Amino acid sequence: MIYTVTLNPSLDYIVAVDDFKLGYTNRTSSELMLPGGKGTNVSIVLKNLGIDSTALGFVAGFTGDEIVRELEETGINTDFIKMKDGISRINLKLSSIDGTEINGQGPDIPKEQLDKLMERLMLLGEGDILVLAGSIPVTMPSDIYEQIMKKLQDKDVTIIVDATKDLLLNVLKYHPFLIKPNHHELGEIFGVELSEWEDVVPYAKKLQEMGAVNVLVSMGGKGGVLLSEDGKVVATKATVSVVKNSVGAGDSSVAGFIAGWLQKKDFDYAFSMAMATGGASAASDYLATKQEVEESLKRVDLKHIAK
Ligand SMILES: Nc1ncnc2c1ncn2[C@@H]1O[C@H](COP(=O)(O)OP(=O)(O)OP(=O)(O)O)[C@@H](O)[C@H]1O
Ligand SMILES: O=P(O)(O)OC[C@@]1(O)O[C@H](CO)[C@@H](O)[C@@H]1O
Repeated sequence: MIYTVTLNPSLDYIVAVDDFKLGYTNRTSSELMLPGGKGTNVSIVLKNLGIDSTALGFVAGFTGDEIVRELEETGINTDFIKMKDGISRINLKLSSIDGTEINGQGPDIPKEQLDKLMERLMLLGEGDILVLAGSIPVTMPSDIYEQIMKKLQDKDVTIIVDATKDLLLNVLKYHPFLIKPNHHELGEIFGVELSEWEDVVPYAKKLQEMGAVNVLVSMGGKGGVLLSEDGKVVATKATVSVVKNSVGAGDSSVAGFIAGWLQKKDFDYAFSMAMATGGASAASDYLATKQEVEESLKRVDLKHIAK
């Protein structure tokens, strides 16, 4: 079974504002309210690709209820821990200024609720896939992903981590099967600016040397690069040129990689699916459908490059 963990899920309020002006009352020309959070997006895209998963994490308040309701309506199994206090966050995305967003902090997670999640995760075992994705509520211990991986290290669970900075670096010693920083996040870790495939490779290699089994660096409009455990490096340009809403494109890449890997156990194919799915989501109003992914897959053009 596949499990996604979103410690800090959200409702994403995605609005277009023509001619946005700071300091003025701006009005939207379109708006969407959708369940969000990196792990939940992975679950949604997996479902679109015909793959079941269970979404785990914490929710609170009316926003939390709505997140769960929408996920279940999509046919996703949910097993969130509902907290008595606080509300799940609402993240504001300005789709008309790509990449501009305001993400909330999220509710407090009391220790006993965290213990409940840990107990739930301890039931995972051989053959299960666990996706740990996204930021964590501010009051939660900053080594939480590390704690989870440490506890699961002898259970033969395939773990994928999509996180930034220390949250990511601290798990590498537990050998996550896949990590997916984007090129900005990779550059931030090493204090450099990365913009081309060739720039990315040496730094992705460092993360592999620190313990990551496979490193997928997504690069927005420039596609992405995969360093796989068999020592190969493969890259592709983006599969789409017109972007409608890139929120969740990275999560879609993670879902596409899992789908491709489960289907063929082949890194080139898993990477192709990752890039096709990310591109298809970026080019659509919401997250990619199976048909959009199949179309996008035709435009993947793999290049094997030297390490
Ligand atoms: N502007 C774009 N043009 C074309 N393809 C894109 C664009 N943005 C994203 N993609 C596709 O989606 C993939 C993942 O996007 P990106 O690198 O932006 O991930 P991310 O930063 O983790 O995104 P997010 O946090 O919004 O989920 C890219 O590798 C690319 O295939
Ligand atoms: O604040 P985090 O956890 O880093 O990111 C949360 C988020 O921006 O990520 C998803 C897109 O990847 C959105 O659905 C959601 O709002």
